[in-house]
Amino acid sequence: MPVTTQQLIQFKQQGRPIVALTAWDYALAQILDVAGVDLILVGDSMSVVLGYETTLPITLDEMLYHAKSVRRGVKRALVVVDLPFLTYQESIQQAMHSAGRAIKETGAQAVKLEGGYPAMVETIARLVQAGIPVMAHVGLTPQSLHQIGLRQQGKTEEAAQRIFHEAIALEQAGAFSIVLEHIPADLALQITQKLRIPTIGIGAGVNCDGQVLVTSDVLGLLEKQPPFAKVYTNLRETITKAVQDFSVEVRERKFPQ
Ligand SMILES: Nc1nc(=O)c2c([nH]1)NC[C@@H]1CN(c3ccc(C(=O)N[C@@H](CCC(=O)O)C(=O)O)cc3)CN21
Ligand SMILES: CC(C)C(=O)C(=O)O
Ligand SMILES: [Mg+2]
Repeated sequence: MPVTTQQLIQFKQQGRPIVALTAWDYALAQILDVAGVDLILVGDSMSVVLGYETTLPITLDEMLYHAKSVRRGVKRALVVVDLPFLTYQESIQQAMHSAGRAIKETGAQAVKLEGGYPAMVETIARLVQAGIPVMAHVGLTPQSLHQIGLRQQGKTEEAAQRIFHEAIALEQAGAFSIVLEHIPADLALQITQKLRIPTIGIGAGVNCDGQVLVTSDVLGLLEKQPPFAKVYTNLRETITKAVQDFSVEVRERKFPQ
């Protein structure tokens, strides 16, 4: 049975933590889905496996190309597509067009966009009215890199209050879930207790309703990770070893045999 946005809200009510990871192609998405991940995000963080230094350059067409590939690999998980930088901030019309393409062209069930009150509240309300489930994202919003850097957000009492009220406004706008990125754990807990919709944390402590990480960090595919990531396996080493073994066997004419 495919996971629905309603079911994620039920998971919160049942106290069952939500498992989320990112994916960028068919093979990876299929592995995550069969492993039982509840939500697969086609994150604009795939920028890093495409060799971009930030999430700013990736285009909607690039995101949709990868999202289609991910969608073909998924039977159970809810698939959410990140809307990339400047494909939704310009106007509600632009957001509707971009989110509509994400849903119509990829088969994903929902979109995610960054930002809070007041900029994204009306946008989210309009997308939801049009039948598009929206995941919100506050705290560290990497598309605002040149304004806020990559530092933890919500550290002062005033900043914490602002993020708290943004989260409430985004729930009222109709978001089905909200990502809390790189904020203090006690602030994430307060938001999680206040909201009916599930909070999905990344660098936001253990008390969110679920957790998400960037899968290239979990798998150790790249050389560096954010401070809040955990490297569960080092695929860089595993792949290097396999490639070296293959190279030796080719050069010694031991493969094929
Ligand atoms: N591989 C990867 N994983 C991610 O989680 C991720 C990305 N890429 N790219 C998009 C954003 C950027 N992220 C990041 C990246 C670095 C830091 C980091 O190093 N933060 C430091 C401060 C760095 C600074 O001030 O410049 C910290 O201590 O908080 C945090 C979040 C999270 N997201
Ligand atoms: C880290 C998650 C929340 C994200 O936005 C991404 O992977 O792009
Ligand atoms: Mg993102």
